[in-house]
Parts: sequence; C-alpha cells; structure tokens
Amino acid sequence: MIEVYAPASSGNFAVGFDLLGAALAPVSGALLGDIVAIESSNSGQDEFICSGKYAEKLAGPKEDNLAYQCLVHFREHVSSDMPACKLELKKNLPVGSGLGSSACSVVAAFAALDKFANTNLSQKQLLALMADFEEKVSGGRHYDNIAPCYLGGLQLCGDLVPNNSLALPTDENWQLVVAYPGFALNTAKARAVLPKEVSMHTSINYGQRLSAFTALCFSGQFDSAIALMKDELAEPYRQSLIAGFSDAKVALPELGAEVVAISGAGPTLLALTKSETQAQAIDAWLKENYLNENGFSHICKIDNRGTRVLEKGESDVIA
Ligand SMILES: Nc1ncnc2c1ncn2[C@@H]1O[C@H](COP(=O)(O)OP(=O)(O)OP(=O)(O)O)[C@@H](O)[C@H]1O
Ligand SMILES: N[C@@H](CCO)C(=O)O
Repeated sequence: MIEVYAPASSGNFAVGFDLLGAALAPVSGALLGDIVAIESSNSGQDEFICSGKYAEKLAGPKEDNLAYQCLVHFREHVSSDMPACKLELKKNLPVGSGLGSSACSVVAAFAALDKFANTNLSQKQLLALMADFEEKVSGGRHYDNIAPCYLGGLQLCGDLVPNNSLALPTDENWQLVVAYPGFALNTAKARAVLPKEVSMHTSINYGQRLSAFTALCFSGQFDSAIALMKDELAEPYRQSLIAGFSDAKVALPELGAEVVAISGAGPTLLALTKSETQAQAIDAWLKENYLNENGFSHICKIDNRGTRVLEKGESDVIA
C-alpha cells in the first residue's frame, strides 16, 4: 500500500492574489492535510472509500468526490491499463476552509495514482491535471494551492510562469498562525464578490508589491518583503463574509502580528510573526476570539517538503 500526504496551503499569501501560495507544516510535527492510500483491489474493479474527520461533509455519491473524479479521469485519460485499485481518501481538512482543501485531495490523489501506475508524469503534466480540477471547483484557474501543496515551499505560480511554478526563498523565522473559524466559505462564492475589473492604479500597485516582494525574497531582505504583504484585490471585498476578521485585524498587530490576512478565499485567517512567543499569544487570542466549537488554530512553518509518500506509522499524528 502507498500512502501519499498532501499538506494544507495558504493561497494568495496576502501579496499575490491567485499567484502566490505557501505549504504549511504545524510546528507540533502533526500532519495538517489529506492522505490518499492506494493499493491493488482484490475485486478486480476500482474501489473508493472516503474516511477521516471531515468525510461526513463529502457523504454524497462518490461521483461528487474530487478524489474519485481524479481516479476516473486518470484511468480514462492517463493510464487505461493501470491495475484495478482501492483508493482511500482520508479527508483531514475541512471543506471550504481557505486551506486548499480541494487542492489537497486532488494533489494527493493524482500523486498517489502516478506512483501506483508508475506513469512518472512530469511536474508540468501533473500541475496541469491538478489545475484543471481546481478550475472546475472554484471557477478560476489558479495554482496557488496546488503548486505549494504539491511542491512545498512558497511558490510563485501561474500559466505564464516557467513550469507553472517558481519557488521563492523564505525566512526560517517566519511563524505562520492559521486559524480556521469553524464555518465554511465556498471559494466560488468568495470569488463572486470580487470586482470583474480593477483600475490601472490598483493593477500597478499589485504589480509593484508582488514583483518587489519576489525580488526582496531572492535577495534575503525578508523584513522589507513582509512590509509589502498587503491585499488590496480581495480582502476589502471578502472581509465582510468572515465574521470576526475585522476585529482580528485590529487586535493581532498589538500582539506582534506583522501581517494579518485572509488565507486563500477564507475564512481561515493567516497571521505572520517572527517570534515564537508572539505566535503563541496570537494563537491563544484566535482560539479565544475567532473560533467556534468546530474551529482550530495552528502555529505553522513553511512546509518545504510538499506532497510525499508517508513512512509506516507517519500518518498516526493528525493535527
Ligand atoms: N475531496 C474533496 N475535498 C474538498 N472538496 C471537495 C472534495 N470533493 C468534492 N468537493 C467539493 O468541492 C467544493 C470545494 O469547495 P471550495 O473550493 O470552496 O473548497 P476548498 O477547496 O476546501 O476551499 P479552499 O481552497 O478555500 O480551502 C465543495 O463543494 C465540496 O463539496
Ligand atoms: N486564490 C484563490 C484561491 C485561494 O485558495 C482565491 O483567493 O480565490
């Protein structure tokens, strides 16, 4: 049996709407992401199981589940002679979270299928397959969850980027606190509130911020880079969809947060600090003030490993 883990990710990373995303690893060492287990099927037919903490949110027909759709697509379009398999999605990330939940399932499923079938698809081929599915679900073609989820790190990604993704250097001191408030926000809905067009001024600001952020990361000037982490494209339109976000935006800088942003399309909040003590204070505030009984908050680092095959026993500790 092969078990493939795909980490949660934070799309946009404040300064790069649709073009920048970071893979996340809780400092506790626990896994925050979906797992796909795949093995040969004894029945001679493909089998699909969805288990895990958030499986009940995907309790409908298996045909509605993205991981099953990946299996069907892979057999039809990539490897028709792949042996019959039993594919289990362990759904450990909440749906509609802003943590790249659909990307996690799609990336883990395609990576597991590629390994099981020995198809050895290239990075470009795999990212293209994954982006097709992300586009179907969210209503926009963006790589800012699938690229970091698959490759790890902080990725600048898009159709115009060579191989669709470029890894940026990051500061080892970054502490990323991610708080999922416990309710879902559908990505397509959170995209529908955005303006269809933006002004020349806004476009130029966006280009300046993202290009300077990228250049500063490459020259190791991380403090100047994070000073540019501001989202003028999505946050102003989305914050009213996320109860508690505006209060957190005021409170968290007083606790040392250098950036407070919406993670992906929300409702997860992303806060960045360089101090472990401040990260703990931010995490505690969010647990007290931002979450309902279904929410969680984790202090994370950037996950530089991305999607990977788990060793035996490694899947035991789920965040
Ligand atoms: N395995 C799966 N994981 C996540 N969503 C799935 C899966 N299979 C089907 N879906 C459906 O895809 C849609 C995903 O919605 P959406 O893009 O808002 O969620 P998301 O990917 O979890 O969001 P985000 O990227 O912000 O974390 C939902 O309607 C959900 O029911
Ligand atoms: N970049 C996309 C998806 C992020 O998960 C958005 O903000 O709508």
